[in-house]
Amino acid sequence: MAKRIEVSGLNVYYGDFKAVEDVSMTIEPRSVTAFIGPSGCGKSTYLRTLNRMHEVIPGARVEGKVLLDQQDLYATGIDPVAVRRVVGMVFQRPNPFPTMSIFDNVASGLKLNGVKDKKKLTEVVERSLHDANLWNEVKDRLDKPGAGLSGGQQQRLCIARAIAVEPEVILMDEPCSALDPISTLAIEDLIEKLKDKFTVVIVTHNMQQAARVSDQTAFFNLAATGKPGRLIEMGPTKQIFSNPTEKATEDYITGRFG
Ligand SMILES: Nc1ncnc2c1ncn2[C@@H]1O[C@H](COP(=O)(O)OP(=O)(O)OP(=O)(O)O)[C@@H](O)[C@H]1O
Repeated sequence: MAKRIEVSGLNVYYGDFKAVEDVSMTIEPRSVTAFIGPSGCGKSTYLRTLNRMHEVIPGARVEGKVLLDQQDLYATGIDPVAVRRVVGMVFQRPNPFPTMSIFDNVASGLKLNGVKDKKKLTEVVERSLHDANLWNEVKDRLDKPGAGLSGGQQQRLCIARAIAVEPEVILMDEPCSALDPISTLAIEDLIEKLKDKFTVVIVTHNMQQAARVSDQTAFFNLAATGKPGRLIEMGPTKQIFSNPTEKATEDYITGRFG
């Protein structure tokens, strides 16, 4: 489990509009990588290309390469659904299946994959809820709807659902932006734990969060509105926050713009 992602020369387009230009980077397994940068610089767009999720947007397309442990995710014959099983995603707003029970929310991916054995499902649901730091809060109400949980609990439920199918990589697009500070800290603790097993990539607007949870930070920027976003620099989080190479990075992290 946990794989290395190697991206080279990636451009992303929405129709004729080039949203992201010439990104190359390596994301190490069992680490947390944060993407930071001002609004509109293409962080979410780029993140979605790491599991081909952009393909659900009409007109969105990429050029370049994304390798997952040497396997080209865009090679002919690769099924995007299979890619998303290996590279899972957690979204900004918690999106549990609202009427489905807590148990079934976590089991949904396995059931889709054809697992019917109740004992196996119970095992995986319990383990995933433990790993998502949610077990103690829900163990007595697994048959109740997912929508009955707090926002922070719902987000941890979505993380449990994502890890139940044992992905290699977990992409998180601003996973705490809809949460209160206590729930945010719970998710941050969880992210720290997830990197024991998974490669984790998180988009965040919260500088402190990037500094707290990530090992590597990638700063994106765009020259002007309507221009494509670019990767400005990437490095160990401590270095990016204390001694960035580029002036634009320093200006952004010190709050001079963005
Ligand atoms: N579905 C879409 N169709 C067309 N253009 C899009 C679409 N989604 C994003 N864009 C454009 O692509 C560019 C990058 O957007 P994106 O959402 O990736 O930036 P971001 O850095 O994640 O921004 P934010 O921090 O505000 O979420 C923007 O110019 C945006 O308007």
